[in-house]
Amino acid sequence: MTAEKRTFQAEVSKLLKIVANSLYSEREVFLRELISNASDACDKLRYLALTNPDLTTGDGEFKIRIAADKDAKTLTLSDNGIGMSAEELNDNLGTIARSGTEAFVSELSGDEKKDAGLIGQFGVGFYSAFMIADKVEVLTKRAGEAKAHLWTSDGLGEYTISDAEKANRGTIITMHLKEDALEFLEEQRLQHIVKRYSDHIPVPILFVAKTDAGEEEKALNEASALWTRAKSEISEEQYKEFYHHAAHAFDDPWATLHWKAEGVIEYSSLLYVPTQRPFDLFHPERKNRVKLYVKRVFITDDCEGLVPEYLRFLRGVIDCEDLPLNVSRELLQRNPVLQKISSAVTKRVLSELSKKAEKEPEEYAKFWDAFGPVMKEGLYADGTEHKETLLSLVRFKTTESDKLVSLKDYAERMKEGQEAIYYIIGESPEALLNSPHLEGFKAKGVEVLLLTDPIDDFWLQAMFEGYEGKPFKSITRGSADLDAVKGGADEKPEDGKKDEEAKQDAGAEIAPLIASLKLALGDTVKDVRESKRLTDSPVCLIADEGDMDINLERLLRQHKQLEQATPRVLEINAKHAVIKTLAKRVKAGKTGQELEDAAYLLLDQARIMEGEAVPDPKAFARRLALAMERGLAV
Ligand SMILES: Nc1ncnc2c1ncn2[C@@H]1O[C@H](COP(=O)(O)OP(=O)(O)OP(=O)(O)O)[C@@H](O)[C@H]1O
Repeated sequence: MTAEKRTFQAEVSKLLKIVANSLYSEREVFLRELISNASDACDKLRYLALTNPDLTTGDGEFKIRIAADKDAKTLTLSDNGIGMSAEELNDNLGTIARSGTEAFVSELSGDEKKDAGLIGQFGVGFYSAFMIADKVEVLTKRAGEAKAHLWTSDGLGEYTISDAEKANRGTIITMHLKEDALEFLEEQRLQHIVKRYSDHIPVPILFVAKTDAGEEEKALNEASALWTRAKSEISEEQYKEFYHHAAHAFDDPWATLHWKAEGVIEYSSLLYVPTQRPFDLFHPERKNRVKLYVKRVFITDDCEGLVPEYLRFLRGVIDCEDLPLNVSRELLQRNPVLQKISSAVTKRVLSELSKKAEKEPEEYAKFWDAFGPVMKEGLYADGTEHKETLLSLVRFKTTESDKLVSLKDYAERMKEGQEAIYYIIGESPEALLNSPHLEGFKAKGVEVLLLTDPIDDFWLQAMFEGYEGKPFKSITRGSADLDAVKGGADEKPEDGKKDEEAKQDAGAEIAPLIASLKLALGDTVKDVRESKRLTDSPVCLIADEGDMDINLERLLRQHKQLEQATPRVLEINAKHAVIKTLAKRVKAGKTGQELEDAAYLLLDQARIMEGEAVPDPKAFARRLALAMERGLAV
């Protein structure tokens, strides 16, 4: 292969521009990034050598070396890890293959300061070398291959890859330092950075000093796996840095869970709950990213079933003692020990979350904002094993509280005679709070859960057994019987009549109107009924008892999963002035075109209140204009 010039993927070029210019104050993190990659490369080879020991023959001790050449103004970082083939070089150091990158780059605003903050959260890995270098060379030879390759770039849009000579496997990264970055040639400075960010790396990191007698290697880190050390020996800073390394993340952990299980199954676990929701959390290909180790050997960070999908935000390490080392990853995944570990880890994580929820509700609310929608997937998917705990962890916005509410809080506040846990699902809490469906509930002081995650429609349908015997009930579907609920501003019947009698009178008043509306609207609605949930609005639409709930239907239609809309039930408020007037007109026999226009206007009004489009805007405008003309006539 002669030297081949190539251009960076557009996203990389964009990132490089920001990297080169704006991460000034934090640029020492380039070393952490490169050491992290070198340590991953050693991990990968250690795993492959389990089944193919030839790959490490003659050089079984993994290490990372750092050398500084003050004359040449170069800093060199080398490892004897897995190395890269020419193809891998091209794929890895010219593009960003990580899922979520596109979403991330599309969020960049072009404002350098803001973007620098975002990059801080995202991490740019290898490319951070260009913060301190104006030219970077990567000389690499993949373990087991004969040829070596050299990647060179000045980070300005292009790179070249050519054949090269290298005696042993692994990767050497040479950085030609920018004039203002020469501080990174000082041993003290490098030592400080390694101690700060990379002390926990289980591979020895050595500083190579030139002496008269030749070279001398000095260890810069402790080189034992952090999760194997006692909790008391680990500082908060070290935990944090290990999170940054293991998760390739830049936020701080929201929670750190470190424990060792002994007994039937032995494993160590160092898991983190991030503070920030990763960009790709809802990416369909996003998998669990907890790293599986067996007896300190890294196996995979893509082990299906190691933690359930609804905990896929967890990062960190699980290291097992009781799994076989030299079987394929696929066989490992099916090992019953792994399933037991998964179940134990899930239980532990949920229990830690419960403790936090109890003791630090405000902190827990932040967690819930970031990861609540994912946790709800558990209610939908997790059989029955952890359902009860999961239900106790769910938090809600409601009509009665500014703070997030648990089901326990809700149940304690239920009104006398209230039989169900009421909820409404829609786009945003603000829109939901304006919904006419809530009127009767507000009047009675009955709390309603306001749900806005796409998953809500699904998990609630799987909640047949309800919460502590109380069923969940959508207030936009089926009848709303609030009569049994005590309290609130119930209207007192006039002239001393009993409740029941007064209702019968009102029913008799509007029965002819209901019949006329049904006739006028025909198949456009499933039914027209008197409402028990409206107090202020004249009308609203609901889904009939056995039909799909309104929000779910809207969602499915948006995603083209459903073509035909199911006709809804139009509920009318017998106490509203418009309805009363219409009822009088019908009684007086006035049921012509004007009534039909009024019927459609009411239906369209209900649709608008639902946030839906009016199917025939022209007809709507005409009817509205006519109604105004009549109403405004002098
Ligand atoms: N020293 C190395 N030895 C072998 N492969 C490496 C080395 N450094 C980088 N790579 C390869 O290049 C890829 C890209 O590295 P880069 O640091 O840009 O991203 P990353 O490590 O995948 O993710 P992050 O940006 O979160 O660090 C790595 O995934 C790895 O496959």
